Amino acid sequence: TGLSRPQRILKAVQKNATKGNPESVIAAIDHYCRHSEWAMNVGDEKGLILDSVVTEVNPSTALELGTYCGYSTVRIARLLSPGTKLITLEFNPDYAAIARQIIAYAGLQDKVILVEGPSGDLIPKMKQQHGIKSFDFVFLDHWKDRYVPDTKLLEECGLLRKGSVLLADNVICPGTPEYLKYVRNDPRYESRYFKSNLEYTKVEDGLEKSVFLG
Ligand SMILES: Cc1cc(C(=O)N2CCN(C)CC2)sc1-c1cc(O)c2nc[nH]c(=O)c2c1
Ligand SMILES: [Mg+2]
Repeated sequence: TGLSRPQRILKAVQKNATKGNPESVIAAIDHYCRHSEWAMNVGDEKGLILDSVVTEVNPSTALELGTYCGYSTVRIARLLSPGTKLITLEFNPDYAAIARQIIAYAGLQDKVILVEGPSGDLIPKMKQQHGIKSFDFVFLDHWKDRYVPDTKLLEECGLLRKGSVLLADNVICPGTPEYLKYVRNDPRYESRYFKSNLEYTKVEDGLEKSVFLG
């Protein structure tokens, strides 16, 4: 039945972006998803907020939950200092296969470790598999019902330290009410909401930035 949506996004990148140029890969995906077909990338508007938080944190270790086609992976990895790695977890193998190609097209494969599998199983392996002591930055963008359990798992595995920054997508649309309650009511977190719009639409959505106080 023809190409999948992620395959069509990859084709748009190969057609319209310049190899090794992350900005052109980001622009090609945004143009395609705004003018041809919507897709669940964090997008250009929320992407600017993501960029500003990543730049502010300047993480030595970063984790992304939910890769999809690798759009936010490219946004984050292009801003990392040399020698810094972004670990991104993706449950869906078809998404992971497209993401690998888009990340490579942007020339960022040496800064990204893409791991396929359920986040709940992979998070407890981070220390032993990737020599991670703790994460300076975590981008939550996978499945709304996993935001709270995976945050608790990161705490329990000792993967958060004083000052670790969690940034969560889609806290309004599709919405993560349980997660907002969790980080806003727990005194160990200092939370702030960045109001924006659902990617490529006028529907409200936003990002919640939560600093772990330890
Ligand atoms: C799949 C989907 C549909 C949405 C919506 O309201 N729609 C109405 C408006 N039309 C245009 C699009 C569709 S929002 C959304 C979505 C958006 C993300 O950023 C996501 N990020 C991570 N994981 C997700 O499952 C995820 C889902
Ligand atoms: Mg999202």
